[in-house]
Amino acid sequence: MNIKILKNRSDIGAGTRGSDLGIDAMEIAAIVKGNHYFNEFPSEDISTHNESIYDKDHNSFAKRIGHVAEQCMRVSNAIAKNLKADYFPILLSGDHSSALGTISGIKNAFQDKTLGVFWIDAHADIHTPFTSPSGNIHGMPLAAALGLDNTHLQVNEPIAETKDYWENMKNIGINGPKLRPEHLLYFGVRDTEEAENKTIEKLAIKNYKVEEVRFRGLKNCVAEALEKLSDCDIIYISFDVDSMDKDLVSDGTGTPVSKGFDQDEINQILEQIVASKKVVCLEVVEVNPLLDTGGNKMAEVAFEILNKVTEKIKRNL
Ligand SMILES: NC(=[NH2+])NCCC[C@H](N)C(=O)O
Repeated sequence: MNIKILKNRSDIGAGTRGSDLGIDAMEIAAIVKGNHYFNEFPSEDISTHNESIYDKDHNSFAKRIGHVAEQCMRVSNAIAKNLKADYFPILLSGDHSSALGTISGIKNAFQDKTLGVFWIDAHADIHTPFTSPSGNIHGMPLAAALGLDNTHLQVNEPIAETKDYWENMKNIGINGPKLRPEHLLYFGVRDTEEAENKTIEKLAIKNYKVEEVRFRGLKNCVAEALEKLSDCDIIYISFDVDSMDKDLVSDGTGTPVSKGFDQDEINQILEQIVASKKVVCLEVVEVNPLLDTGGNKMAEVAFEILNKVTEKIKRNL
C-alpha cells in the first residue's frame, strides 16, 4: 500500500474565505523548510466550485448547499477510488464540510466494514440546516454522516431546495447513515451551541476534552478511545487545526478557539491512533493563511504535524 496526497482546495462550506489556500500554504511551509514531502508522494487535485461564492444563494440555512453537496460527492468519489486502488489517502482540505465526502467515500469502498471516527476539533460540526446558527455547512458534516435532521431542535425554516439537497448529502457514497454515534469520538471539542449539546448528550457521544486529556493522561485517554472502537474494523482521523489553542499555536483558521491542544499533544494523539493499525485515511482541514496574524504559522505547524504522522503511517503500511 502507498500513500497518496489528495488536495481538495474548497472553502465554500465556511463563512470566511481562504481555507482553500491552506493546502498551498502547507506546501509552501514544506518548501521553506527544504522538505520534499510534496514531491515524495503521488498526488491528485480534486476540482472545486469556489467560483460559486459569487452566485446568489437562497439557501440561507445551508449556504451554497448545492455546490457543497457536489463537492462532497467529488471528495467521496476520489476517496473511494483511491482506497479501492489500495492507496492510503491523506486528504488536505479547505473547510471541514469535506469530511462528509471523506466518510462517504470510505464507506463506499468498505461497505461491509465498521467505521470508527476520531474527530479532533474545537467544534462538534453536528448541526443541520434546521439548527445551524450560521448556515455554514462546515458546521454540519457529522450530522449528515450520522443521518440526522434534528427537527425536534429546529430553530430555522429551511426552504424546500435546502431540504432536498440535505437529503442528497445524507446519501452520498452509500444510502443512509455511514457511522454509528458510539463509533464517533471527539477530541478537544469546546465551542458548541445548545442544539449540538443536546444531540451529543442524547446520542452519548464521548468528547475527550482538553482538560480531561491533561488530567487523566493523554495515553490513557487515547487507549480508552481505541478500546471504545474495538468493534470497528477501520478508522478515519479528521484533524481540524482549530482543535489547537489559538493563543498558543495560531489563529490562522476560520473559527479559532482558545484553550485547545498544543502541537505536541496533537502529535502524540495522532501517533497513538495510527499505531492501532486500523487507520485507513487521514484528513487535515481549516488552515487559513489569510487569517493568520503570525505569518504562515498555522500552515507551518500543520505541516510539521502532517510530516510527523506520515512517517508513522509509512512505517505501518
Ligand atoms: N468546521 C468548523 N470550523 N466549524 C465551525 C462551526 C461553528 C458553528 N458551530 C457553526 O455551525 O457555525
